[in-house]
Amino acid sequence: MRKHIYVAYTGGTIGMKPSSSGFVPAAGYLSETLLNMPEFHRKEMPAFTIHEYDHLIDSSDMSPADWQLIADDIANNYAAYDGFIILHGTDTMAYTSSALSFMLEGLTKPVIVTGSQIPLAELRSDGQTNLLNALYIAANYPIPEVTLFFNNKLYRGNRVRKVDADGFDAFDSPNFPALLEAGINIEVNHDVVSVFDSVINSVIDSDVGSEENGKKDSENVKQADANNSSSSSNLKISPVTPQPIGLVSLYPGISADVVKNIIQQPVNALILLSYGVGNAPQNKALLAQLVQAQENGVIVVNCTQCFRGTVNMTGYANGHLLQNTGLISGGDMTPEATLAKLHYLLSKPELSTQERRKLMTRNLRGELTRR
Ligand SMILES: NC(=O)C[C@H](N)C(=O)O
Repeated sequence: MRKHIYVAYTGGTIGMKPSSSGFVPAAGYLSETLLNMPEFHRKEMPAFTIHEYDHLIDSSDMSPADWQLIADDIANNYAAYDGFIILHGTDTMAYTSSALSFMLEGLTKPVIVTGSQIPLAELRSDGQTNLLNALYIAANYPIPEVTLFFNNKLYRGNRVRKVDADGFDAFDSPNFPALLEAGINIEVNHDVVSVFDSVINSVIDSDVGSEENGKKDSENVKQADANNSSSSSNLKISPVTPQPIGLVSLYPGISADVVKNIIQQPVNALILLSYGVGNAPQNKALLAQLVQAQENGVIVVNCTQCFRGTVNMTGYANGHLLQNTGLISGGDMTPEATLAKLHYLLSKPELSTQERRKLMTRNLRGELTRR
């Protein structure tokens, strides 16, 4: 039977129109453009239904309320469609794909986020290839997790970063291989396509505080795989609410006062973008601020400001000093995934700070493979 894919258009360049102040999203424009593109209606293509959101936005206007809107929209239409495509602006696409990966638990159908750098209706648009391939892949190579398709590659949604402001190869997944490449042949990377659904529930219910975390995580993944082989829907949505999270990138000469100001109430978490494998200056006042923040209940996560690689605070004396403040290693998580994961965990009122800290170091959705 012909598959039927649900396409949610949230805004972003792909459906934008030129205006006197630059490109803007325009209601009805994307659907109208697609109607006049015969390749989307060929018999090899799946059927699709487009739902344009009432308020189309440039993705720089995205907020956690919009992540929630998208997650709820998927949940409300989950039973009726074979897969989901979220058309989204590229600027904050990596944040949304990360957030959705945590919010949607127990996926058995693909959710692909995509968009373009040039509007679909313009000459030389990359929107046509991105959307056409995303539809085709959702129907024929359904990988049941939140992914991002761009420039012929399908990535895990919580491993991506926008890496080019104006090139077509706008996304990369620095610490995890692409799940699929669409060349002359469509090649699925079976070695890395695995499913992490349902893991979080088991982790939260039974695993916080356990010393046998590694073993239990792998049991949970096996359980998730078993769940996944059945077509029954186990989809659960975890709501997220906006969270005051500080994000600071270290730079030579940064003063303790800068950090102090960033961690003032009501900030409940801080992502520290440190140097290299997780190093910071031996600045006593700065380190004391980090200790103080954590005593005040702020969750501090150390991510590297390098594009690629893993935080390892045992490599250098300077990293050790940072580790001694009690902060958490972000391992190989991207800052986008770290921010989304913090939103997800901080939005669960049943968790204590200690449990949230612990879960930050666990691989919940394939977002963290080296720590
Ligand atoms: N290429 C794009 O989609 C950029 C646009 N500003 C957006 O993120 O909505």
